[in-house]
Amino acid sequence: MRIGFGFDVHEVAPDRPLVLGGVQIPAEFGLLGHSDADVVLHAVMDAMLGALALGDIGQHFPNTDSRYKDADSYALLQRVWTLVTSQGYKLGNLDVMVLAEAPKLTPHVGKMRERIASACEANTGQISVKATTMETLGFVGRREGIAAQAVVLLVSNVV
Ligand SMILES: Nc1ccn([C@@H]2O[C@H](COP(=O)(O)O)[C@@H](O)[C@H]2O)c(=O)n1
Ligand SMILES: C[C@@]1(CO)OP(=O)(O)OP(=O)(O)OC[C@H]1O
Repeated sequence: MRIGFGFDVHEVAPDRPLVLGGVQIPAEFGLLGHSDADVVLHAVMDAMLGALALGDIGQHFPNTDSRYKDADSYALLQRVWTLVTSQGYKLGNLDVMVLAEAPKLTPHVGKMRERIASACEANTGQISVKATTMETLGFVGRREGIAAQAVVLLVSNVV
């Protein structure tokens, strides 16, 4: 078994879509990034890469590479998952915490879990997505950014 941890932050910006966990969320703002800035999937990918000591997403998908301009992070997660399975691992479980003052994310959590489960050949019972505000404190509390943390357990296919 291998455990991994991921963390990411993106700045809030008007006139950008808000994509979290592979789901487009209705909101009056989105997140700035070279890619679609899906902070949830970025934390998830870093947790998976970390679990197998395979570097981080910036090494796999550099933000200086025009191929990743406005990239769909869900497609990047599919590529990371291919890498994980090629190393002989499957998902044990994944737990994500999203730090966002707004919008209310609970109504969208089910869809995020389904999307992530689908990318990782898992069922939704293996995927947890939770949200918290920062009670108006700090950059998240001031609605300047959204952050996400993820922890993943990968299980070897070899018995
Ligand atoms: N963006 C968010 C943040 C929180 N929630 C839900 O509200 C609950 C209370 O949040 P606190 O920060 O006051 O602890 C939290 O447990 C989530 O269920 C949310 O949906 N979207
Ligand atoms: C996936 C990438 C690709 O540019 O997305 P970005 O939007 O730049 O996001 P960040 O989390 O700063 O770095 C990861 C990058 O590899």
